[in-house]
Amino acid sequence: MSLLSFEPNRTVDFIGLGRLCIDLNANEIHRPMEETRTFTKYVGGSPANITIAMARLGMKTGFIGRVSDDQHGRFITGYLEKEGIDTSSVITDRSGSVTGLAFTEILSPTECSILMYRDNVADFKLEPGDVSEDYIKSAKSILISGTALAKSPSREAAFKAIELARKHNVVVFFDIDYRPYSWTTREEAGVYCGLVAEKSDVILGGREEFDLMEAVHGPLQHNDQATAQKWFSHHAQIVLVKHGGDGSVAFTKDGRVLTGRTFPANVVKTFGAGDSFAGAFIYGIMHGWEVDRSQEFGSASASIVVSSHSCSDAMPTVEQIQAIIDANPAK
Ligand SMILES: Nc1ncnc2c1ncn2[C@@H]1O[C@H](COP(=O)(O)OP(=O)(O)OP(=O)(O)O)[C@@H](O)[C@H]1O
Ligand SMILES: O=C(O)C[C@@H](O)[C@H](O)C(=O)CO
Repeated sequence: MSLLSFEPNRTVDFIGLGRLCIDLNANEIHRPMEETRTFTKYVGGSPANITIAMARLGMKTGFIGRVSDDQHGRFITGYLEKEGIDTSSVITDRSGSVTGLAFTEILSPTECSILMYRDNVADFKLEPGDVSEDYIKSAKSILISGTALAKSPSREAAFKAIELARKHNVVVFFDIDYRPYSWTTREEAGVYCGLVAEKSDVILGGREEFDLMEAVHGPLQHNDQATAQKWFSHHAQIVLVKHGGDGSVAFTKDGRVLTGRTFPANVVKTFGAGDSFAGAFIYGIMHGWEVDRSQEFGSASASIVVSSHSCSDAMPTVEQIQAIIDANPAK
C-alpha cells in the first residue's frame, strides 16, 4: 500500500524551489585550492541538482527561483531549458544580485570542501509573489531545500509554497540541506527547518541535520528511530536518514525500517551524493516503488555522481542507474 498519493492529473511531476547556483570544480584535483589554476563550471545548488536529476530521469519538472541578471543567470536558465525543465517561474532578479558560487576543492576522494561565495545572491531574493498558486497546483510534488529558509524573502516564499502545496494535495519533499554559511546561527536553522519538517510528507537529511532540528524542536535523540517517530507525529510518511558511505535508513509511518545499501564507486569527490541520491529516490517513490527499491535506486545514482567530476552534469539516466544495480546484485 503506497504511503503517498500523487494527484494523477497534473501537468508537472516535480517542482524544485530554491537556489540556482554555479559550481566551479577544481580541475587540478588532489591539491589545495591555493594551487588550483582552472575550474570547470557547472550548474549547481542542491535543489537545482535534484531537479536536474529528476529531469534526466524523464520526469516533467519545473523550478521556482531567481537568477542574477547577467551571464551566469542566463547560463543557468539556458541549461535548465536544455534539460527540459520548465523555467516559467525562474525569475531574473534585477536588484543587482549575483549568482552564488561554490568553489570546490578536491584534496582526495574523501577530503572535499566547498568555498561558498553567497553575498547578495539572487536565490535569496525569491519573493512570495514569485510563487504562483496556479503553478503549485499544477504539480504532483514539490521539493523544499532547507537553505531556502535561511534568509527573507526566500524564507517566506518557501513557506507560501508549502501552504499552497498542502492546500492542493501536492506532496512535499523536504531536503534539510543544512549549509552553515547561509545561516546566522544553528538555532535559527533548527527553528525554521523544524517548522518545514512539520509540514512535509517526506524528510531527507543526515543524522546531524535531524539533530539540528531536534536541538530546538527537542528532545535530542541521536537515534534514527526516535527521530522518525517524532516527525510521524506531524505530517511525515517517510523519514530517510542518510549515512554517507554507510548508506541510508528509511522509516515509514506504517512501521517499516529499511536499510539502503551502497554501491562500489571510484570516488572522485564525495559531494553530490546527497542530491543524486535524492533525485533517484524521489523518482522511485513517485513511481510507487517500495521504499527499499527507491533507496537502492538512489544509492546507485549516488555511486555514479561521486565517481564524476560534476554533480549536475553527471546526473544519470534510468538506464545508467539500472546498469549499476544489475552489475552489483544484492547478496
Ligand atoms: N563514497 C560513497 N560511495 C558510494 N555511495 C555513496 C558514497 N557516499 C554516499 N553514497 C550514497 O549516497 C547517499 C547519500 O550520501 P550522503 O549521506 O553523503 O548524503 P549528503 O551528506 O547529503 O551528501 P552531499 O555530500 O552531497 O551533501 C548515501 O546514502 C549512499 O547511498
Ligand atoms: O548546494 C550547493 O550550494 C552546493 C552544490 O552546488 C554542490 O554541487 C554540492 O555541494 C552538491 O552536494
